[in-house]
Amino acid sequence: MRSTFSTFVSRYRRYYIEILSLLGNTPRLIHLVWDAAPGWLLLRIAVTLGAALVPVVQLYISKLVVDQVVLILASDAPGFTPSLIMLVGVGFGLLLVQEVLSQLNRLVNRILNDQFLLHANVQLLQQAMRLDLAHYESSEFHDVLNRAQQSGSNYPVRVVELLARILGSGTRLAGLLTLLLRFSPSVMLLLLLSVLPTLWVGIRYSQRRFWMSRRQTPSRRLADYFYEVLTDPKYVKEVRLFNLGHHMVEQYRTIRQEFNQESRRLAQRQSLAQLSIELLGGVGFYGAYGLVLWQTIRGLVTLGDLTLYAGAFQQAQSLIESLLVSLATLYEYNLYVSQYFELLDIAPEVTSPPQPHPFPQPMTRGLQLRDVYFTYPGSEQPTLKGINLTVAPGECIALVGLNGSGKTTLLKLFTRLYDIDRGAIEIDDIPLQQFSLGDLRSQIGVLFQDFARYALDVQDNIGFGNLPQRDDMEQVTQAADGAGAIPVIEQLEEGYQTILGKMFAGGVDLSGGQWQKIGLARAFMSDAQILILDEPTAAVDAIAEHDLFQRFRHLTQGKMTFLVSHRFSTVRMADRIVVLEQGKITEVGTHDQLMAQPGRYAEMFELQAESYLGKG
Ligand SMILES: Nc1ncnc2c1ncn2[C@@H]1O[C@H](COP(=O)(O)OP(=O)(O)OP(=O)(O)O)[C@@H](O)[C@H]1O
Repeated sequence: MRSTFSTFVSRYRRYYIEILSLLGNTPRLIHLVWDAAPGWLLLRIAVTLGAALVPVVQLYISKLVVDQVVLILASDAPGFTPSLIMLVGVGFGLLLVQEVLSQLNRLVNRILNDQFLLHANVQLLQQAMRLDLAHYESSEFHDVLNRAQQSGSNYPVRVVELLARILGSGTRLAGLLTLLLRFSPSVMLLLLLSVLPTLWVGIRYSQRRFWMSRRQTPSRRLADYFYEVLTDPKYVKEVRLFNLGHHMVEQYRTIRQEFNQESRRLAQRQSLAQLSIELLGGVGFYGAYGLVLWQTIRGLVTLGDLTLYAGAFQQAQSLIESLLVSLATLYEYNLYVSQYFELLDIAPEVTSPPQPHPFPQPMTRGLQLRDVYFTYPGSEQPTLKGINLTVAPGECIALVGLNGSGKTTLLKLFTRLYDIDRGAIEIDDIPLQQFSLGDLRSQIGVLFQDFARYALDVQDNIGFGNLPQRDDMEQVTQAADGAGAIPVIEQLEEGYQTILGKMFAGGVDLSGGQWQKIGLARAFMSDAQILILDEPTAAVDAIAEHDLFQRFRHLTQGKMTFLVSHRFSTVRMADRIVVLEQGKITEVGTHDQLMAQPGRYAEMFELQAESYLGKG
């Protein structure tokens, strides 16, 4: 018995704490609304309070009217009295005020919601921007992001609307209860008790719905993924050629059908529970009503009072009920809003120091890597193991190695897309972590293997490499020229203003090699001291590669350049070649030095040369 009791207590204590902690998001949310539109928030509160009090005053006026009519009927010469006319006039005035307030409420609500939604979404985007690359590579983070996107897009606004409704109903209820208190506190208690179960059922089912939706996140993301594959132009060709459409639609349908069934079962159970408590509420209301009727018949209250109390009971009962439903819904929405804050609360690990060191202009000693170790989050084994390397300013280094040997990973560390586990990466003897991220990254021009293809115009696609200079057409053209992209741009009807990709109206798609030239131009756009080119010529034709090769020295002059390539014709352009094998540097030297020794480089070079020449 004792243990049953303590289980009961601990269970409900848990709910109580949960409710409190989740309603705890409400002040934070109000703070967010205040940040978004303080003036509109204040106006919304004022209008809500005004609109809530008018019906209470109206009810009281109708009581006065009835009492006046009873008096007039009892008089010798029944007719309109000035006080009756005045009361009717006030009633009419209140009606007008109510109309104005209700329209104003709608207007202010819309404006406040729009402003707040924008603010909440911008907060979410800014947070998404601050987070580390590592976050984007974890599926747990994508679950959080997906839930935050779903919750963040409308739940914060819904909570604010609900709070306004609760404020309005609460104020109106307080007014009505003040009127009712004059009658009988025990009737009020009866009223309250009859509606309390509504809150209990509401909260119970809110919780169930929320946990159901949260549990469904991974499957929902999978269903969304099938949806995306079936509708995204990137996949259209393969989906048709491999005949994947039917299979994927079925997968999508199965997942969503399971969701629907779960949701239906829950809704059925809630309806049954709701029906029972509605009946209980009805009993409470008619009990209170009967009590007032009995008192009126006994002459204890006036006919006006009967009108007042009957109206006040009815209004109070439905208000309490809707207030409790609103509270339960507030709890549910708060659960969703907590998912929005869950994303906002993730702290990035790769951050700028509080007092950053200015980046050396120009670098004098260059880049040093000392015994660098790096392990990808979630991996057991380090990808880079004890890397030591010194690179002088203006030097061009080619990184070569088999697939997966760690070349791209090393480049990601220079830009602090990840932080190292052990060792140090320094520029002029200053650790990378001591520069501000913005300063460091503005000093590095990059072209990654999987470079972005923005569905925007050519000017943006190149200018994004140096945003402040985006409108400097001379610099944009120079960068395009460096990358050999001028002929590509000249054949486009709108030149630099041509939208690339097929996502927007008038967009023109480019070939893989043409896109790569645009990406390369973006890397050349920056006046950074370090240039990182990961497979810059993988997709370009032999003539374009040769052309780039001719101008490469000039283009990278004075810049510390890192070049990753599997094409040895490109690799040869470097001052020094670094060979990586399974996360370790195994050879370093010029092309001639490495060819003179029987190592991995000479082996790979000869294999490629033989295959070109058709030997072997
Ligand atoms: N985001 C990641 N999370 C976990 N492991 C990763 C991640 N990216 C790469 N790896 C692993 O790190 C190793 C090195 O990858 P990296 O991309 O640096 O190789 P690479 O030398 O550039 O290869 P390639 O020549 O194919 O481009 C690989 O084993 C790869 O599986």
